[in-house]
Amino acid sequence: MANTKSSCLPLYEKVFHKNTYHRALDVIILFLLLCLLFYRLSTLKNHGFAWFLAFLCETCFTFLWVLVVSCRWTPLTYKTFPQRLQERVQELPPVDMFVTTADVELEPPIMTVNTVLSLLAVDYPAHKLACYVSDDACSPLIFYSLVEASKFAKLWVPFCKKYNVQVRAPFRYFLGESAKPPSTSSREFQQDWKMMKEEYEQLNRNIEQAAKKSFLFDMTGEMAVFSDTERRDHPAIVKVIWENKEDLSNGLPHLIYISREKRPKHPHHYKAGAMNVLTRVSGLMTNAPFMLNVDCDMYANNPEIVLQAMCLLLGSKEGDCAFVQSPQYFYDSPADSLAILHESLGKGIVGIQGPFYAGTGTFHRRKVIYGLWPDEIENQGKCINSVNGQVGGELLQKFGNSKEFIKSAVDALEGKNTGFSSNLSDSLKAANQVAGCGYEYGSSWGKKVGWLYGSATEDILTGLMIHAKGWKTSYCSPDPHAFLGCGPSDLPAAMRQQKRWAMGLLEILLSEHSPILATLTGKLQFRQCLGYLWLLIWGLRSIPELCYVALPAYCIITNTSFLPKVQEPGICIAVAIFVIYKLYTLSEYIHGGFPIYSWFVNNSMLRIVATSAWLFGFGSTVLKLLGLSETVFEITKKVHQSSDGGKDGKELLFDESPFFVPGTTILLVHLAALSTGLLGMQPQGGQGPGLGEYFCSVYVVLCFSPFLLGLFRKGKNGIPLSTICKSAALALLFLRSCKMSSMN
Ligand SMILES: O=c1ccn([C@@H]2O[C@H](COP(=O)(O)OP(=O)(O)O[C@H]3O[C@H](CO)[C@@H](O)[C@H](O)[C@H]3O)[C@@H](O)[C@H]2O)c(=O)[nH]1
Ligand SMILES: [Mn+2]
Repeated sequence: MANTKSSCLPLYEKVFHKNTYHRALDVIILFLLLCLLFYRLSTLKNHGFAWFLAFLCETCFTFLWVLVVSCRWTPLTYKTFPQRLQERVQELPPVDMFVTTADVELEPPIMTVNTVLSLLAVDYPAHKLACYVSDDACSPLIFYSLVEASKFAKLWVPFCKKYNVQVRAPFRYFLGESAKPPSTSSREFQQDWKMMKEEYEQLNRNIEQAAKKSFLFDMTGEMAVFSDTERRDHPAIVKVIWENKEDLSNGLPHLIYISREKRPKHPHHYKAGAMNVLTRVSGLMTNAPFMLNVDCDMYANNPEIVLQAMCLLLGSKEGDCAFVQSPQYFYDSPADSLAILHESLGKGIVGIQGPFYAGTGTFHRRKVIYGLWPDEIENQGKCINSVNGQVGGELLQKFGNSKEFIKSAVDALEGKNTGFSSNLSDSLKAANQVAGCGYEYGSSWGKKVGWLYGSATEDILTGLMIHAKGWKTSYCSPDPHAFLGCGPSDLPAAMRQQKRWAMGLLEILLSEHSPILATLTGKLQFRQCLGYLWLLIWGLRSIPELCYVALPAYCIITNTSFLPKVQEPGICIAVAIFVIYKLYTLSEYIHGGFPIYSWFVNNSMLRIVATSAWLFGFGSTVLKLLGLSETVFEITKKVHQSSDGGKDGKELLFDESPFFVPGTTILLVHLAALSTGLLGMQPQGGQGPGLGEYFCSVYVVLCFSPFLLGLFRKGKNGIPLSTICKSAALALLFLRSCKMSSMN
C-alpha cells in the first residue's frame, strides 16, 4: 500500500454548496403539490373519473418530487490537490485499467484503440499501470488493432508527455483547432506534430484495411489462436501485447488482451461477466489495489485523472471510500441535460452516501469488489488468516477453484502490495483458467463477489450492494472533464438504451437487492435509498406519465374536465405549479449557460422517452417476471466521429421499431381531440372541458412536435407508414373507448 507521509495538507477538500434558493423553491413546489392533492380530494365527489385519475397521477408526481427534494437537499463536491500527492505519498500505488468492447460493428475498433491510447498516456508512472482490454467479440481485428496501437503508442505517449498534450485520444487531438499545429510553436514541435499525425493516419488506414478483409486474416503466428473461433463459441484467449519489462516509469504501461471463453450453453452475463474476468486475470498478473473501469468509447480526457482519483482514494480513510466516480459526459451530444442533472441531482447524491456507480469512469478499490465490508478494513487479515498458505474451503467457494487466484485475492484483501510480477507471461496458464466459462460455477462471483449478475444495469446493482454494506463513495469532477464518451448514434438507439435501463433498474427494485430491503436490513442510508428509488422507478413512471398525457384529450372528447375551471380557486394552484416549475427548470438552463431552446427540447424529450422507451422497459420487466423473456444487454450503436462536421448517421429520428408507436398515437389522439373540440362535436351534457384542458392538449402537441413533423417528412426523418397505421388503429381504439365511457 502506498505510504502516506504525515503532512498536514489534505489531498482533497469537501465543498458544501449553499443552496437556500433551490431549497426554498423545492419546498414551495412541494407545498403547492400537496395543496393540489388536498383540493382534489376535497372536491372528489363533485367530479368524475378524469378528476380521480388526475389525483392518482399527481400523487405519483408528488412522491417523485419528494424524492427529488431529498436528493438535492445537501449538494457536495470535492476539490482535489494532485500537486500535493508528491509530498504526501512516497510511492504511488499501481492501478489496473479495464476497457470492455463487445462488437466490432457497433463499436468500431478505432474507438477502442483511442480509448486505450488515452489511458496508456495518462500522467502517472507507467510502471504502475496496466491496461486490460476485454473483447467479447473474440475478434482478430480488435487484437490486430491493439497490436498496431501499441506500436503507435511508443511514439504517441512520449509525444504527449513531452509537449504536455491535453487531449490524449488522437482522434480528438487531431480534430478542429488542433488540425494544424499552432504557428507560434517551435519548429521541433511542428515537425513532431506532423510526424504524429501521419503515423496516426497510417494506423487508421491499417485498421480500416484490416477491417475490410477481416475474415481473411492470416491465421498463423500470433493470430493462430483465432482460427476456428466463433463469437459465442471459443476458448479463452489471453495475450500480453506489450509488457513494460524493465519497469520504466517513463515507458509504456502493460497492455493485455483478453477474450473470455464462451460456449453456447453457458450464460456469459454480458458486461458484468466481462468485468469479473478482467478482475481475475488482472489479479493474477498485476493485482493492483485500484481498478479503473471504462467503456470502449470513453477516452480519458483529463491526463491528470488518475492522480485526481488518487487524491480521493489515498486522502481519505480506507473505510470511507469504496470507489471514485466521475460523471459521464459526451463529446458528440450537447452537454445541457446531463450537466444539469449532474449539477442538481448528481451533486445532491454525492452529499448523501456518495455517487451511484455509473458503469464507466470509475476507480474501484479491489478489496471492495472482492466483497469486503467497511468494518473489516481494520482487521483485514482476520477474515482470511485461517488460510496460512493453505487454501480453505471457504475461499474456494468464494473465489473459485484457482489456487493462484486465491493467493492473489488474499494478498489484495490483506493490503499486501506484492508488486508487479516480474514476468506477466508466467501467469498465462492460470489466467486462461480463470477466464474459462465454467470457472464461476459454485463460487460467489456475480452473487457476492465482483460485478453482480441479474440486471441489465449491472453498474447500479453492483454500486447499490456496495452502498448497502455501508460504504461511502466519492466523486471526481475535474476541469476539463475526466472522461468523454459517445452517446447513442440516433434516436432509435437512444430509445433502446433507455428501455434497457428502465428494465434493468426496475428489475433491481423488484429483486432481493431492492434498496428498500437494503435500508431495512442493511446499511443503506435512508436518503440514499430515496435516491436509488428515484432512479429505479423510471419504468413505473411511464404509467402516470402516459395517463396524464392522455387526460386532456380524454376530457375534450368526452366533454368532461380534469382541471379546475378558470373561475374556481383551485386553478391558481395548478397554474402556479406549472409556471414556477417551468421557470425553475428554465433558470437552471440559463444559469448553466445553455440556450433556451435546449430547455424546451430536453423537456419534450423527457416526455417522449418516459411514455415510450420507459413504457417498453416496464412491459419487458413484467414479461420477465412472468418468465416469458430474459435479460438481454443490447449494445448501444456508436458512431466514430473522425471529422468535425462528420455527424453521419446521427440524425436518424424514426425507424420501424415499436418505440415510436406510443408517441405517434398520443399525437394523433390529441389532434383528434382538438379538432373535436374546435368543431364542437362533443357529446351533450357533462361539465365540459375548460381553457385548462385545451391549453394542456396544445402543450402535449408541442412536446410531441418531432412526431408532428415526422408525419409529414419522408425518408429517415419521417415516421414509417407501418408505424402510422398501427398508431392510427390505437388512436381509433382510444376514441372509441372514450365514446363508450361518455355514453355510460
Ligand atoms: O456483452 C457485453 C455487452 C456490453 N459490453 C460492454 O459494456 C459497455 C457498455 O455498453 P454500451 O452498449 O455502451 O451501453 P451503454 O448503455 O452506453 O452503457 C451504460 O449503461 C450500462 C448499463 O447500465 C453500463 O454498463 C455502462 O457502463 C454505461 O455507460 C461497452 O464497453 C461494451 O463493450 C461487454 O463488454 N459485453
Ligand atoms: Mn456506451
